[in-house]
Amino acid sequence: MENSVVEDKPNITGPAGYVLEDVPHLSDYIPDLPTYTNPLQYNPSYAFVKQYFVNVDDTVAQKIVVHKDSPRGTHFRRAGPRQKVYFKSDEVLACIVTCGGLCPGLNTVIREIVCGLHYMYGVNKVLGIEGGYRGFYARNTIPLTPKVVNDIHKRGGTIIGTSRGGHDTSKIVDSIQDRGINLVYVIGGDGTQKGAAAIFQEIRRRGLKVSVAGIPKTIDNDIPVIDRSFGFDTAVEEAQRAINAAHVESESMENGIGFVKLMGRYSGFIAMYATLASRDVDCCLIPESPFYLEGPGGLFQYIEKKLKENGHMVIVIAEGAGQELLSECIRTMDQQDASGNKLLQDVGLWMSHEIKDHFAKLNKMTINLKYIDPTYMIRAVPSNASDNVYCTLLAHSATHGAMAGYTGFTVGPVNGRHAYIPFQRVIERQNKVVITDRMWARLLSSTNQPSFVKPEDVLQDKKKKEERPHSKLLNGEKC
Ligand SMILES: Nc1ncnc2c1ncn2[C@@H]1O[C@H](COP(=O)(O)OP(=O)(O)O)[C@@H](O)[C@H]1O
Ligand SMILES: O=P(O)(O)OC[C@H]1O[C@](O)(COP(=O)(O)O)[C@@H](O)[C@@H]1O
Ligand SMILES: [Mg+2]
Repeated sequence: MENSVVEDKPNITGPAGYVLEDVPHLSDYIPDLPTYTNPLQYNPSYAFVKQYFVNVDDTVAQKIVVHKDSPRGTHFRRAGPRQKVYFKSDEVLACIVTCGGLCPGLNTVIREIVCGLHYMYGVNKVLGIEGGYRGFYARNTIPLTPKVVNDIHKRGGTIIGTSRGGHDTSKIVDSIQDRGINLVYVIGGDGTQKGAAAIFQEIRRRGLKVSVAGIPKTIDNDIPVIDRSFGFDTAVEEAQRAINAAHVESESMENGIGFVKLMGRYSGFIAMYATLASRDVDCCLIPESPFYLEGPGGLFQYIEKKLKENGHMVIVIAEGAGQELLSECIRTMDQQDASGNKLLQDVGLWMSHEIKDHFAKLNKMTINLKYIDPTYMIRAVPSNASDNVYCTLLAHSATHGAMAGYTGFTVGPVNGRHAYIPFQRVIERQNKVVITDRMWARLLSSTNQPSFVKPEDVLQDKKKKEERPHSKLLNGEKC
């Protein structure tokens, strides 16, 4: 499966360095499409909202910290309802598919797409594609109505099922074409959005009047551009329970260590935010910040110091952290899951043994380590109140965009305003914790953990800094 990072629509430029990274529209490749008045105009709930419809020229700035002479920079099309729509309500057959790992809020997004289409646009035909991408060609569909989805936001998981792998672009588009589907909602992470981009390109190649809208899902918060992904807030909140348990356990024993593993394959956002929120954590280990165990400045030395000072400590580790240390010790084959993601070794279990072995060998300190792995418990819960509202906005923004004829886009908040973002912008890289940013510095100052930077690295970094011109603004990217 190749990454498609080909631009789907050329950028639009304006004065003072204004750039609009626009999303494709059905009218780009199908001429003379009829338009219709947006039925929201006659909807009693929405009819009286002042300026309810979004001006087609509204855009959202990616960079909001600027100097007086900065270029205006990158913008995305603002999400929201348009005056004109490109589908008649009774002509729409929508489908929803969820792919990749579970994430709190999946059911809320499904519910709000179904209800949004029904109550705002009078669309009554929505199909759930069962079991992820392969469900398009290998499974039956599930009819979704407001009644069917009414209570699903109170449940974890996804009522239509999910899977990894199984993305076969032409079989999927054949199925879309054969069934007469014209709105496709794809809910999933970076892999899913790559798949959605491929589906969009094939649909456009075949000249079909089908809108493809992506809703970014990732508990790891590793999708770039958007402020945060849904379910992340819930995950951080849920992680507090595990950290509390680790704290209680460690406090109650002499030289107690509470060791908690959290999700985060390539990025440590859950671990970082859970640590910052809890204030009970003495050390947070993430994939972006390499660390070492032995010797001065290493983890073992820090543990010993903490236990001597406080008699107990709590360590949080993201599952992707320290994988290189682990593979130095255990000969592992490079394994992948069905989607091509790297299969990780259980770093939490391995580290627990390493810590125990180290102190057993030292023979001068008996430790009591409790390892807690709450990863799937965190992922399987229903979304919290704030994520529920967020999921509603995502679902509605995607629905407005697709009804207005936009396609090949992902929806999400950029600096607090919902926007339509081209697929290639969210799939070209992964969002990671930047350890030279202030947020990681806040974490280091809250835990007092070592930075695990070796003196030779500091020297090298200093040299690089001297070569770099200072006081330059970053390109508006979130961290
Ligand atoms: N490069 C790709 N091109 C097309 N489809 C992909 C690609 N990467 C992943 N997919 C598909 O997207 C789905 C979800 O991907 P996965 O990586 O498991 O989860 P996530 O979307 O949450 O990152 C899978 O069905 C997988 O086959
Ligand atoms: O056991 P599974 O389903 O492969 O899930 C494990 C992975 O799923 C994740 O939650 C991320 O999943 P996605 O890439 O699907 O968002 C990772 O944190 C974790 O490594
Ligand atoms: Mg992923």
